[in-house]
Amino acid sequence: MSPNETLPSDPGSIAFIGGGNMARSLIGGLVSRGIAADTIHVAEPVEALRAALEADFGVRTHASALQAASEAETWLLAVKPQVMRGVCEALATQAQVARPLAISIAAGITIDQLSRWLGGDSADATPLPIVRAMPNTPALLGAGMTGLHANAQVDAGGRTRAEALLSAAGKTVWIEDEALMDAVTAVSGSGPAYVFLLAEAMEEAGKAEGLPDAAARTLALQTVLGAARMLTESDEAPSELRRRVTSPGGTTQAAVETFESGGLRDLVAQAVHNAAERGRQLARANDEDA
Ligand SMILES: NC(=O)C1=CN([C@@H]2O[C@H](COP(=O)(O)OP(=O)(O)OC[C@H]3O[C@@H](n4cnc5c(N)ncnc54)[C@H](OP(=O)(O)O)[C@@H]3O)[C@@H](O)[C@H]2O)C=CC1
Ligand SMILES: O=C(O)[C@@H]1CCC=N1
Repeated sequence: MSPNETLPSDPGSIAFIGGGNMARSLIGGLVSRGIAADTIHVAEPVEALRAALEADFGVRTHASALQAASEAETWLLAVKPQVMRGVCEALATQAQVARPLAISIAAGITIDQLSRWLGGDSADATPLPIVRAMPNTPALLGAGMTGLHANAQVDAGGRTRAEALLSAAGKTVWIEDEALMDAVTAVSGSGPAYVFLLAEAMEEAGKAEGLPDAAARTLALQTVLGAARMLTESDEAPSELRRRVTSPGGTTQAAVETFESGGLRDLVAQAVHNAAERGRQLARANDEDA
């Protein structure tokens, strides 16, 4: 969806549990698409973050997760993986009574873990409908990318609700094999940071060639913007767009050969693999029962 477009269906009342960076990006996307701010509740322990969310978006904020959760039919769990277990266990009784649609955006944490933690002490608690989602920070501009995976308890209405909520952030794709959510995290969840790193490196290299600081930054950033627009707005493959910049025997060829002989592709593959592996580690490290 492009910014300012309204959503195809109303996601209903939402409680964000955690009001940090990613929650802020998603809330910005929802509010800019006309979702009523008073249907969005946010639980966040940091008072300054609560005040900023209220001032910027008009959403309702709470210091208590339980209080926010009791106000909404969808819970969006947006805390760090390292604290997810404690947060879920504190909400378990309410979860079994209210039976919300629970959506987690935490890297690594699996649906099985969320289901056990939200199931409370009862080993035979009926599994909740749970969606695992992996958005990214361009959500703030409506230019995000989210991978979604649902458990069998999520019905068609739940899938529509989750998709409506996350499509406020940009594009969505359903991933049927949950094990692939760590790969989604490694490519698109963390991916904006890889592009920012390339932009930083281009800026620094420009300065090393003698460009003034401001010019080096503008040249690097506008080049990333222009290239990203060509990638998404033309029908050509990335390799063809690259070929059109690369005059035989010219300057681009000199640079691209340097990247290729330096092993850029292998380095990117290794970085993405390590990010996915870190997601799997986060799941294991935060679950002594796994
Ligand atoms: N940032 C990103 O680009 C992306 C992040 N994610 C996932 O989103 C989740 C959040 O990440 P991010 O927004 O970057 O992290 P942040 O630390 O910015 O946000 C998490 C917020 O949750 C708060 N919090 C801690 N405990 C509770 C609680 N019991 N109840 C309510 N709020 C609580 C934290 O407060 P305090 O600081 O005091 O602990 C913090 O403000 C992570 O699981 C991450 O894997 C997914 C995709 C992209
Ligand atoms: O770095 C992280 O762990 C989170 C998940 C994806 C992006 N940020």
